[in-house]
Amino acid sequence: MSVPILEVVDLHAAYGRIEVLRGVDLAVPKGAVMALLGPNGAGKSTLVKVICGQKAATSGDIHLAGVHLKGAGSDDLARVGLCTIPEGRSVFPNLTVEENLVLMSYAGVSRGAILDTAYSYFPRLHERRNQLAGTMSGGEQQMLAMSRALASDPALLLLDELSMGLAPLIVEELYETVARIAESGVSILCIEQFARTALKVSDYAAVMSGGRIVATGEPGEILDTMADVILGGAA
Ligand SMILES: Nc1ncnc2c1ncn2[C@@H]1O[C@H](COP(=O)(O)OP(=O)(O)OP(=O)(O)O)[C@@H](O)[C@H]1O
Repeated sequence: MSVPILEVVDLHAAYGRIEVLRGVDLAVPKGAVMALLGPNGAGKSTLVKVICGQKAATSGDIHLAGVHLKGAGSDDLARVGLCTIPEGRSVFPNLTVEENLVLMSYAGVSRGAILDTAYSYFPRLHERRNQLAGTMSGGEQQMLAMSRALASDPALLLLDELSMGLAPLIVEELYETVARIAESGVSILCIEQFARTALKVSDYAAVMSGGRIVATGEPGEILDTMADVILGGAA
């Protein structure tokens, strides 16, 4: 593996007295797509929340491009290039597609550059640029959420259940775009219940179970050795 963009070391976190992250060690190589897989309740979403500063860790360390992140505020995280699309997406339903996008120009990137990037990855957003975001399909809203995230020119994109509530065909299409985004140099960590779909576009996979990373490796290797753990639900 090349130099990690994200490094998580012996991370612990709890809800009340129940420890949910029990010593997570994870390295996401720079420029790679890594799938984070594992059964329900393994702690995947909690790990993302701690990385994004939405939940405090009890102990351990997180580094992004060598910068210590633990306890950093959302502005600090954006400055070092961490961007997340939370489970459930995040678009303004009463604004049009284009208004949702240009709102991101506060991040210092020009309005034109934001629109060019969004429409080149997702031509459908261009066709629907004047439509209210709340009236678009789930897949189109996910495209918009991804475009909004790309507007901040992230070093690492965290995707939590991109496929939530979407039909398999649109999920395939979104993951093809994830692969193209990665080719542009953005590192990506994606949590996904459709393990096979995520593995198709991933360079590496990590498997989480019981609050720990129990395996990491290349997709084929993980499918061969961890199928019972990662294909327990949807495939
Ligand atoms: N706000 C909360 N309060 C108490 N317990 C929680 C809370 N959020 C999550 N948990 C518990 O923490 C454990 C890990 O949950 P988490 O959502 O991180 O797992 P996950 O691997 O993302 O699962 P899923 O794939 O089902 O989303 C579970 O046992 C869950 O019930």
